[in-house]
Amino acid sequence: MTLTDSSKMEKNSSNMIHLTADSPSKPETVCIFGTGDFGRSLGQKMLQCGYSTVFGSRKSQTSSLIPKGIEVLSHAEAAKKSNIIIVAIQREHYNFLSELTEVLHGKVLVDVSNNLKINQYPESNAEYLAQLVPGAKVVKAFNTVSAWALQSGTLDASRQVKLSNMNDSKAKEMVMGIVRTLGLTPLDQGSLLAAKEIENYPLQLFPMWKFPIYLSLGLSAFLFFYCLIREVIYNYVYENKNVSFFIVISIPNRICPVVALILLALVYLPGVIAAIIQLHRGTKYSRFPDWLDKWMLCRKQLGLVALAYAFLHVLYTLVIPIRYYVRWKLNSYVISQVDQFIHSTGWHSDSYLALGILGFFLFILLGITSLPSVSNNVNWREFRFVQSKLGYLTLILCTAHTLGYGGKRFLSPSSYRWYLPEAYVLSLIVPCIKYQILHLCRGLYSITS
Ligand SMILES: NC(=O)C1=CN([C@@H]2O[C@H](COP(=O)(O)OP(=O)(O)OC[C@H]3O[C@@H](n4cnc5c(N)ncnc54)[C@H](OP(=O)(O)O)[C@@H]3O)[C@@H](O)[C@H]2O)C=CC1
Ligand SMILES: [Cu+2]
Repeated sequence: MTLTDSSKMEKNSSNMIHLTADSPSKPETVCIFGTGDFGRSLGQKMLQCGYSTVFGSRKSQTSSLIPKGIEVLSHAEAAKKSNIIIVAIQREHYNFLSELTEVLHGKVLVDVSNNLKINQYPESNAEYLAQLVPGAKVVKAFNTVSAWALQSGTLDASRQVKLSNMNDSKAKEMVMGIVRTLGLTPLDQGSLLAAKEIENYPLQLFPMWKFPIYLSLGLSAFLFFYCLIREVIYNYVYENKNVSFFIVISIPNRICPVVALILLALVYLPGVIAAIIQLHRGTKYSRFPDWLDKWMLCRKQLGLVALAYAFLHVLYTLVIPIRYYVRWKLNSYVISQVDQFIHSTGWHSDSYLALGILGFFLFILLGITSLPSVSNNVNWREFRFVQSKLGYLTLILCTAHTLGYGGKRFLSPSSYRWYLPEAYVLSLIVPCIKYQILHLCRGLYSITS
């Protein structure tokens, strides 16, 4: 365990002691409106964590599903028993709450609702609730936790509870106290205006991964057909050779490194474009165009997809020695000429492999340092150093590795290995331009200041 880990734990445990010793925010009774899936799961959890809980429901009789020890009352009666009311009802059924305005006056209303679609309503559900019951203090919370996670106790992936509230910090504190006591982590998102974003959050499906994944799939498809035409179909038509089995390993092993390099170059390209824009505008205090903003925001995902492709390339390469085609080719080569060891070829093959190994190692390092648990333990300067300086080095090493591989047959006209030079060129040019621009910027700043 590192020093920071232990000091964090100390901090956490002192927090816990503080909470249990004099938890001022822990109310006597919590009221939950709605005895549906979520209401029941939350009620059960509250009960386990020592809260006395009452349900407000349309029906007065208790069903067997209601956790034992929780009373079911009418909405108005239940609301009178508590200062905090959690509304576990769909937004469509909120209307009846306007009749309870008097009972709910001054109380904290927690809106947990989610929608079926992103931006389904013009205003957020929490804002709608605040309009319906003007006297209540509405807090948005718990919508990011699922009923299933509450019941099964597997809250690891969804431990964070995003909160927002009008501007009543006391109400927010009360809800945050409950969140903590349930063993969850409250995450204050600010005013109720943030509620819409919090409601959209559980509906999103990997928003930052869409572009990198579509792009990599598109590139892979394009390169696949490119290689298919150049290697399989060309050989079949002009040389009457059938090498269709290339589709299984040879072609994927060409696609993977090229896509990995292009994606890695695309991680660093927006930085170059941003620098050009800043130079052109003469200031760094203006907003970037939207497309550039979005591109910058998904750099980490682009890098990780690139890493996955590099991994695949490594795996495909590892099986080369056991392939029948390669063994056959090697044997026939040995038979065709009693070979003398060519020193330069030895150097060439070893050095491009070594460059690939080093590049891949740094690539993994980049991937690891981008994980939140690791990046939280380095400061901003260290993070920049790894992601930027080592990133460029990775790009250069991997490019040199690919160039070394292609360069072997560069001069032979029948070569099919030297293909898609743009990919290599792009990945080489990017670091160079950036380097030039940085120097230019430093020069300009030193002149103007
Ligand atoms: N299920 C989940 O995992 C999660 C759910 N949520 C949110 O929690 C809320 C409840 O979800 P869930 O429990 O799954 O839904 P359910 O359909 O299981 O339960 C909804 C409850 O609302 C009450 N209700 C229904 N119609 C009316 C009405 N016309 N007037 C008054 N009360 C009504 C009922 O309670 P009664 O019969 O007691 O009156 C009913 O049990 C939703 O807003 C949902 O978005 C948020 C996060 C996760
Ligand atoms: Cu390689």
